[in-house]
Amino acid sequence: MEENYKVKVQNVTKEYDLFKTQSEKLRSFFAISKHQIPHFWSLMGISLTIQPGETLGLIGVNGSGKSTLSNIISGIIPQTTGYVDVRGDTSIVAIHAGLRNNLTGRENIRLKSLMQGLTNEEIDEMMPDIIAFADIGDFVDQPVKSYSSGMRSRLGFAIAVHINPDILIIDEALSVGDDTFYQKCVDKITEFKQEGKTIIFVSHSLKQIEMLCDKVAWINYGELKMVGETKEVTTKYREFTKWFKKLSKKEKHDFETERKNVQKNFSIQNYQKQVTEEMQKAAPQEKNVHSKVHRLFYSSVISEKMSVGNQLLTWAVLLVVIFFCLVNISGYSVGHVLNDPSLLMHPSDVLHLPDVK
Ligand SMILES: Nc1ncnc2c1ncn2[C@@H]1O[C@H](COP(=O)(O)OP(=O)(O)OP(=O)(O)O)[C@@H](O)[C@H]1O
Repeated sequence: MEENYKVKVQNVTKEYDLFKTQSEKLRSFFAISKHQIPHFWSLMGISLTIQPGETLGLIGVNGSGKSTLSNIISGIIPQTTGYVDVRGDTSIVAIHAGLRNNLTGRENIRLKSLMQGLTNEEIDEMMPDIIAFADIGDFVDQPVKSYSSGMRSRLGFAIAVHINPDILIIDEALSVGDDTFYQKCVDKITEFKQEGKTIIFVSHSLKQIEMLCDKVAWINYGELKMVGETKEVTTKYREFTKWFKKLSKKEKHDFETERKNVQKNFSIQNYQKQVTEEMQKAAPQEKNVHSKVHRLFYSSVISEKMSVGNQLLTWAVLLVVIFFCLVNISGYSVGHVLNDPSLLMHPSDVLHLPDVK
């Protein structure tokens, strides 16, 4: 029987390369070995499912990976490994994502709606409602780069709720608006909940989380610390933040450094081995566990890095292009140069064409 879920993430990881300069980034693109580049694992194996009609809260301290996870679910960024299945359209409202800075508010509304599959007629019909909900006045015809963070959030939220997605993802977008707009958003979220929509709600405000969420996932420095009933998880999280606040400045710093080091030194090979062992232990009769885990880790992943084969192909194409450029500059024909490559070192003043008999 098919599992009934709206979102499923399994063993999801996300690795970032920590380049110091743009040239380092460019060099790494062609490099065969990437051992010298420092890495950071923003997510170290997250697994959770979200049921249809459920509102899941994501909590965790700054930099724990909440936005990374919500961006992966909404398809903005790919995971490094793991399985992600999202059944339905997503729409994300985040302070720093989703809006094009150089376009006006009105143009952003059209672009986002078109990307969501709406027709121009549908957008024309919806436009006044979105503008009224966002309540940003004449700014709607100004480029978004001139907006305050509150205005961006209002516009982002207005677009996201009006395009009527199956899954609404709200990443800290309520924290920057004023009280009136906040209430309007809460009403809209409540309406969405009543309609049975699925919502992912990222927030530092436990009050908001407790008011809106059925279930909460606590992400702690790239790991899923706990997932379950809202009250149970927020109580544990409060205990943690209370404990953390009591630490001295040095203890806080040491704690954070230790956690970040774990994220820097995370080994995907060891993690894969661990998952394989756990699966074997849970189902000893299961065959081909290694290849099952390998498929689980890599089959739905779009690689952001060039494979060795592609790198070799790129180099080959580059060398051929350079060769033809040099032949062109030398003034000899390809045939002449192939017969005597030293001609490339002695460019001719006149053009030498191949002998035509
Ligand atoms: N493009 C990137 N390159 C390198 N590291 C990144 C990148 N994006 C995020 N990170 C790192 O990944 C970690 C998780 O970031 P993320 O924004 O997901 O955390 P968060 O829980 O949403 O934080 P906050 O509560 O502050 O919004 C952080 O340590 C962050 O520095």
